[in-house]
Amino acid sequence: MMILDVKNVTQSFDGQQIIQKINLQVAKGEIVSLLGVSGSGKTTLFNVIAGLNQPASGDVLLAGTSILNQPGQVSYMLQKDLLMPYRTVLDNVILPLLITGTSKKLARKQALPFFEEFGLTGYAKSYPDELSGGMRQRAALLRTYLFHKPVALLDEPFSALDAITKRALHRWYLEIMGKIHLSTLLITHDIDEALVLSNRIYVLAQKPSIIVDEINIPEALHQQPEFELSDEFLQLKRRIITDLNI
Ligand SMILES: Nc1ncnc2c1ncn2[C@@H]1O[C@H](COP(=O)(O)OP(=O)(O)OP(=O)(O)O)[C@@H](O)[C@H]1O
Repeated sequence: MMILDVKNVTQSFDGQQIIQKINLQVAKGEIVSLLGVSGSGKTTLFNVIAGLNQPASGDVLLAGTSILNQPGQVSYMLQKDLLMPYRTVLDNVILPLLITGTSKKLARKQALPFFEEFGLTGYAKSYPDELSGGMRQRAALLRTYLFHKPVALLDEPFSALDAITKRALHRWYLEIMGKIHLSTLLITHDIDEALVLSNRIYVLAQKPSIIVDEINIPEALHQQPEFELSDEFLQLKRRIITDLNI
């Protein structure tokens, strides 16, 4: 079943088309990447899906119902973690629960058991500036998860991290997704990241941007030890580089 269905979405700014007739789907529990160069309109599309902007044309369906112009139907994690510096990590991650009317006491009680899974044990009472970059992103992901929406939009969640932290976080992310099965649409301009994390990749290119390719990555490839060093990985990478014409 397709939980998210983006149908023929076109968006223009000042008479200039940015994205054209975008069609994409996310199935339940699937991790799908939207891969494109900077300025290709990825964030523009996310803002339409999140209900923050009205598209020039097209529709966005969540479990079969239109969510156009309806913020709050999907959870959205911005590129910058936007943790509030004056709130503890625990009080940052419970924000989605407070918004929906849960009491602070109950929200804290509900959120705490996730700290271990999200690699944040012992940091509930710390402040965001006491955390490493990777931990801050894990905290931001936990907060996104606690929105308990059927789909999460992640806008370049790992792009600000150094290569080694990023790699560790990719491993952690795959592990936790294996447990929480969050249906995810992830924006990235990192080809390796898209290949490592996704069940499926949509490649966005040309001007205005259209989807030029859709790539399925069979589970068996992800299971393969050292997938990132395999011939299959390089073949897929070559295909994407050709798609992007870079
Ligand atoms: N509200 C707006 N008004 C006018 N132009 C806009 C607006 N929002 C985005 N644009 C333009 O749309 C184009 C696509 O921007 P967008 O941020 O969606 O790209 P992106 O693929 O997310 O880029 P990046 O990877 O750098 O974040 C850019 O040329 C940008 O200047």
